Amino acid sequence: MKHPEQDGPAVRASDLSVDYAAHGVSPSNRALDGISFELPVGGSLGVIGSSGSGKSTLLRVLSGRHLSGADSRPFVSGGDASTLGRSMRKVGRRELTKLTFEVSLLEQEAGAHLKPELTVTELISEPVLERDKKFSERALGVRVATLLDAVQMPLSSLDKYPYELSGGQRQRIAIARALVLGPKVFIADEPMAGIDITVRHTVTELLDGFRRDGGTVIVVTHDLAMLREVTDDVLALHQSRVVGYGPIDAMLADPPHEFLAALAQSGGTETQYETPEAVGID
Ligand SMILES: Nc1ncnc2c1ncn2[C@@H]1O[C@H](COP(=O)(O)OP(=O)(O)OP(=O)(O)O)[C@@H](O)[C@H]1O
Repeated sequence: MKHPEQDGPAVRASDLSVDYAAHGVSPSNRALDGISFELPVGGSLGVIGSSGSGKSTLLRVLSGRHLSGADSRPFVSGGDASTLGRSMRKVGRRELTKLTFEVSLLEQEAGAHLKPELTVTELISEPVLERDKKFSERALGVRVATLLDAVQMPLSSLDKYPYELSGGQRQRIAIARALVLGPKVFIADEPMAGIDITVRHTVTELLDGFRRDGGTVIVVTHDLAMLREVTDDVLALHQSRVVGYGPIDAMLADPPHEFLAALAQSGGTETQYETPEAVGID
């Protein structure tokens, strides 16, 4: 699963600082300040932190998405980060395209942002057809059905539209879509958001299988159970800086920062339930 040019860790940040440029009346803003960590191929890193601590910005930079997309993009202002051996400071256009296939980003509330005019089949197939219009219909059908099964959605949901699904079901479709290209690195912002306690094991099992196949995972989550189940190390951010790095239980047993002490006391966030307006699929 290694990139041919890559021999080191799957993801590395070395004294990484990231800023947002001044925009209109808004002054420039440092979102990440001196972040360092290493994540080996096949490893899993959790990222936690209070609101505005820089979690989403970190995911954007590590996935290379800061180099494309809308305005108001963050930029690397100090140090560097590399994913699959490519520097996030100076990756070229062609390499960036490859990277977007190899590094999948599940954005915050991805399930809520599915295109409403596409069916479940179309939503999961779209990234494959965007990459290769001539991809075998039969092979794609098998891939979509396999992923649907992996997120415990019945085949009867293939022709449904997002509005016919519950919030948690939409989130599971977003996860299936994020994995359809067979990425090497899966980066996810609150993947469990809205997912019912009775099906959350499908997500953890999917991530376990992904890692067994050599995939590398980075996940932002407030969910302590998920951190325990799927991560090796956790990076704790506070006000743009790292305030803790290591296995979650070791950090909570002896919190190196008041943010972590508060998390240890609260026991993490509560488990969420899929919305009650679920349209009888589970
Ligand atoms: N588009 C943007 N333009 C300017 N500043 C931004 C932009 N997006 C985020 N920031 C700033 O960067 C810092 C980090 O924000 P970020 O969204 O990465 O934090 P977060 O930890 O993901 O927060 P949350 O948990 O609320 O999603 C904050 O100070 C935020 O205001």
